[in-house]
Amino acid sequence: MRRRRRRRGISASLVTLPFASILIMATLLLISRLPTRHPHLSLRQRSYKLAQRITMASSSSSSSPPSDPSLETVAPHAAVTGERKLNTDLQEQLPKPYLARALAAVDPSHPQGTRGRDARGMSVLQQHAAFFDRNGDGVIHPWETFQGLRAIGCGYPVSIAGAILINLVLSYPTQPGWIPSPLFSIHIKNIHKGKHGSDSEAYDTEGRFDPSKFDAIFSKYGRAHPNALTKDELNSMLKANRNMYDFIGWITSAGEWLLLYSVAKDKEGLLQRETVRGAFDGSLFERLQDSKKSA
Ligand code: HEM
Ligand SMILES: [Ca+2]
Repeated sequence: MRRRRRRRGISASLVTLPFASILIMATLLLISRLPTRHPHLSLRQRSYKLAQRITMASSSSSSSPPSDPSLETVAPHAAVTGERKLNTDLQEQLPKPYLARALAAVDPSHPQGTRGRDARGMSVLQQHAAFFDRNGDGVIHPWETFQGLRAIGCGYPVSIAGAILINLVLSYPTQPGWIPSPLFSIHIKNIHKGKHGSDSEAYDTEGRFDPSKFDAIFSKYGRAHPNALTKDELNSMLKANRNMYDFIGWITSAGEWLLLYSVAKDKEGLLQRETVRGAFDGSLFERLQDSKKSA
């Protein structure tokens, strides 16, 4: 009796085993044959891509909440997360939006950064500052800051005050050693050491450009227009970005953004996304200088 049952068990497993292995092999074959834009990827990478696509599809519609709560960007008990929105589809508009770019200020309309721009090996933050290095020696003296501010359309009072304040604040942190510069020079090589708090965080600590932080400026504060800030929206961003007791950061950020607004707002009083992107990589300064020259 027992022997017969054992024999039946063996014959059952003899039938199911090949069937199960055929099923596993067929599944693996199916996954490996799935249409993919990445034929060079291994089976494991393709399965990951498939899983990623499924996750993306479930979270792609910004109007409906994601089915996976771990992808939620709004916490019901944190009203501020509902007021300041994030773009949940950025990865579909720009490749690798989480990757801070060293050389180019990228966004969905400029996935390669400013067209025709030669970064000359400089970080995006170095490019921003380099416009003011009028003789190209890697160091910005106060009179160069003054000339740069004049070139982008600032009047005498703003250019004099700007040159004094910018060089006063940024000179010491960017010096190559501990001895202060008697001429208040700013060293572009070390400009990342001039970063302050209470900012947009679109420059990372090393002076790269973080596309997701840049996008958040407009998704959070561009209420009236998706790709521009009104003066009120700019002010609410400055207030919202304030870190606790970071008075230097508050003042510096306000100075940077209000100066940008005053020199580059459009006819409707809006600060356009493209203007801000140009300020980050410094291409805006060149454009302003050229238009001022031709005028
Ligand atoms: C010598 C001239 C300048 C130097 C050395 C300089 C340097 C810097 C540095 C180090 C930062 C990084 C701040 C941070 O992320 O913590 C920065 C950001 C910025 N700068 Fe300048 N800057 C100069 C001129 C200007 C001018 C003329 C404008 C406006 C017209 C401007 C507008 C901005 C803006 C909007 C930011 C972004 C701040 C943020 O992310 O919230 N800068 N600049
Ligand atoms: Ca110089």
